Amino acid sequence: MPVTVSSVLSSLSCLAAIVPAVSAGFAFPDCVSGPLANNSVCDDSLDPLTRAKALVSVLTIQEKINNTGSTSPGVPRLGLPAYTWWQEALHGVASSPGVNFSAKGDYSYATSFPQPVLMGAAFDDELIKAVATVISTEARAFNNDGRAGLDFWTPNINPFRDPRWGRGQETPGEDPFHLSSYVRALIDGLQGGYDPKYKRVVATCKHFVGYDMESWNGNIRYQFDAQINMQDMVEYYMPPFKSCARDSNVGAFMCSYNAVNGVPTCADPWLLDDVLRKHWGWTNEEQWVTSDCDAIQNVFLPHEWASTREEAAALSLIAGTDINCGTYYQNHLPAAYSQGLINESTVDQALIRQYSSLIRLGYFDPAEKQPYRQLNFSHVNTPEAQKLAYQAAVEGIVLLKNDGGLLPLDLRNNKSIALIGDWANATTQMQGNYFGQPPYLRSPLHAAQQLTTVYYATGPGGQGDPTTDHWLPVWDAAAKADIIIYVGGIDNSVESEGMDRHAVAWTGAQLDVIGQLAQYGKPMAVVQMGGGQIDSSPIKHNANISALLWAGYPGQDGGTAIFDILTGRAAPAGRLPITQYPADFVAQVPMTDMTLRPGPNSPGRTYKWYNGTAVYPFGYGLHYANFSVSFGPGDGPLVAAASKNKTKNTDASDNNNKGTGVVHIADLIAACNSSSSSAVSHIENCPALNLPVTIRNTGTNTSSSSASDYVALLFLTGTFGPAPHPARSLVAYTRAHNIAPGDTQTVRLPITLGGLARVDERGNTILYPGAYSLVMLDEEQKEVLAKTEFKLVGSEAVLDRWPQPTASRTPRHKGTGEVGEGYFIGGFGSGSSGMVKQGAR
Ligand SMILES: O=[N+]([O-])c1ccc(O[C@@H]2O[C@@H](CO)[C@H](O)[C@H]2O)cc1
Repeated sequence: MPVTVSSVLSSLSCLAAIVPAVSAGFAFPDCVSGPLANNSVCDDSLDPLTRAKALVSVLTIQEKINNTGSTSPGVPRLGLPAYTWWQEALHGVASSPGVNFSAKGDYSYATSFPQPVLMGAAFDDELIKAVATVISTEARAFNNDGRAGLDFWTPNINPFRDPRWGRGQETPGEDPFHLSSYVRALIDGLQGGYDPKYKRVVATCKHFVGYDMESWNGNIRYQFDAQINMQDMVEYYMPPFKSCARDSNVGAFMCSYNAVNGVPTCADPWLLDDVLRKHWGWTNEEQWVTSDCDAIQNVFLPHEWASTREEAAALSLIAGTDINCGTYYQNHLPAAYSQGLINESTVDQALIRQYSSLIRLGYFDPAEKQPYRQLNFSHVNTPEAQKLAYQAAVEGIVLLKNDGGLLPLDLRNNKSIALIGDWANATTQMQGNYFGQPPYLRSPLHAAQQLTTVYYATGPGGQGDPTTDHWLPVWDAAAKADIIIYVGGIDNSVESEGMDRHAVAWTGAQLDVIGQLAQYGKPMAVVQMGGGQIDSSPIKHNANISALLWAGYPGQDGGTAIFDILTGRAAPAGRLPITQYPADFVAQVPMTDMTLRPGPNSPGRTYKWYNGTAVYPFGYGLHYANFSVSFGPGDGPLVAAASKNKTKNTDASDNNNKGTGVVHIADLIAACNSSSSSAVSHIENCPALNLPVTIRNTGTNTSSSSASDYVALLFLTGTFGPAPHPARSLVAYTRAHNIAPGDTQTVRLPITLGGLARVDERGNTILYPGAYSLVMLDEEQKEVLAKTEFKLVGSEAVLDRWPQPTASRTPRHKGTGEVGEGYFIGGFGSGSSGMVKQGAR
């Protein structure tokens, strides 16, 4: 039956009634005896696309538009159940509109892992895959009990560009190679492989792209127009998303609140179609894009990209935003349709993508045919999951200072501890944000009390409490104890969603307390908490404070992990995944400046480009043991290509930099082409060199003789491509486990062709002739421990030609003067879409 304008308009009036509030439960369609039983969507011998098309073909336009929001009512007349698309699982199944924890008993908790920034510090992709596998297992158990959907809006994979960012804690760190590798492992665990018959869950890479500022100096995320040049875009902002789309086959993307170079990302066909779908080959119709929550509304206001609400909805849908988090599509697409701004096939495409993804999750299939329908609460927070949450915290914690070998602490003879600070008895704080209900939260105080006598006192109180009344117990505790441990720093009261920082220093009150504690002259350690770094120079340079740890947001067993490291039950081996800048960094560059390279108004950003002296650099992390490192002879296309030359070949075993190989770029590319397996989806991913690295635990001067992990970070330096050159770039990493004193372990580091390339000003990825060095630095990132060099000669080669944005980026509609709509004012709440209503004019 043809759809008439009046039928569409009449649907408008009933939308409010059709779209329910937050869905309180998930049901599966009845494919046995329900109205859809004879529709091909229920035929599991067909492919997902054919099945989804069959379902969509029997929906009316009203029914289609009703189901374009994050809370979709389904189609009651067809027995198609309601479905909530918005589930969160940043570091465990998390409280969010589609997730329903019970008050007690079964499903009242899920495993709560550390925040990603601490898991990033582990530099252990196998750990990340294991964590993600637990999360997807628990998510499935929740789904089987009707307590969650099957898609999760995680990971947050925007690089942590500026230390002030309130949500940097949600990311694995600042380095694009690290994030790209981490996210591959994560998606593998969440989805259950690259292209499984049944996905475990659908993951969602967010926020595409250029989103890394909440609210700073009057700039807010809903309105911000990030100015990003093509070089930084491709080199820095895009790689994690490329890894999601091209290399990991992620099921979903989320476009962001901000605009990029004038265009709101959710309405940008260049980003969502030219780059994401066409350039990265994310063409599978089982994959969809959702908007960030109410981001379509923001396309109208405050971005003023569209002249009407209908136009904002239409432009976004046409650009490729298939789901709208919120109700904006459901409210405004009917009028957009009746005004001829969209046609039905565009709505069909969005729905086909949604339903084929649910089909790939087994939503329409019989339970007995599926691997995940049998999971239940006995698979949630298992002893193995608990161990993994603990291990993830231990692996991430970074030892920043250990003068005189104070750590590991010697608690023999019943030495007592004064445990002081706002984090000393932290519980919920240890989870950061986007958390669920944990099974338990073991605080530092709890952990310390298992070990010895503890005198506990809270710290100066909050982040800026002017009173000092509650400082008295601090001195009392310090006077009584043998050892002083201060646990503080920052938390989500100063860094969070919607809140960036203005300072990256410790609060004055905390520094005053720490300084006075140091004057007791007792053995003293500080534990710095929080996701963003704070300038710890006053602690680093205080001779009376022997030790400093960074412990991020360590999750459900954080206190145990911290004290096991402090006392040597576990060995520290995490590395900083972000630069710890000096406090004056924030005066040197506005947060809104998106450039990476240094310039007249910026000292540069990240370890690659920052031209000042970091307090602690990216990659920094001490151990209790000492290690030596050496490279073995590498193999792979680079070595094969080098052997074509008469000159001395690449000799990766030479740590002292005597061996120099010369490689013709054309030979290298030919060798890559002939060696690449079908698993390599793009020449950038060709493993150009496999470098064996032998790591030896040479023992320890401390009382601890236990084994230790060691993170191998391989950096590329050299002069190739146009100046300026980055200080160094991470091109490979791995974590070796449990190396006993005197033992060695050899790991193999793959360096891809793309890892050797640089990006030009137009965003093209190019292999340049020049001098290349691969180096591993010591744990302070100062001295070179091992190095191998080679030269590339011949003509430069383009590995990836970047699609240039088109003229369509010129503003469509600016200057209505209408501003003020669309400001996020609360947390998850009870609005019609499951969100708190945003500030209305
Ligand atoms: O209205 N709310 O309740 C609300 C809550 C969270 C929120 O943040 C956005 O929602 C998350 C969806 O995954 C994105 O990561 C984040 O940018 C936006 C709005």
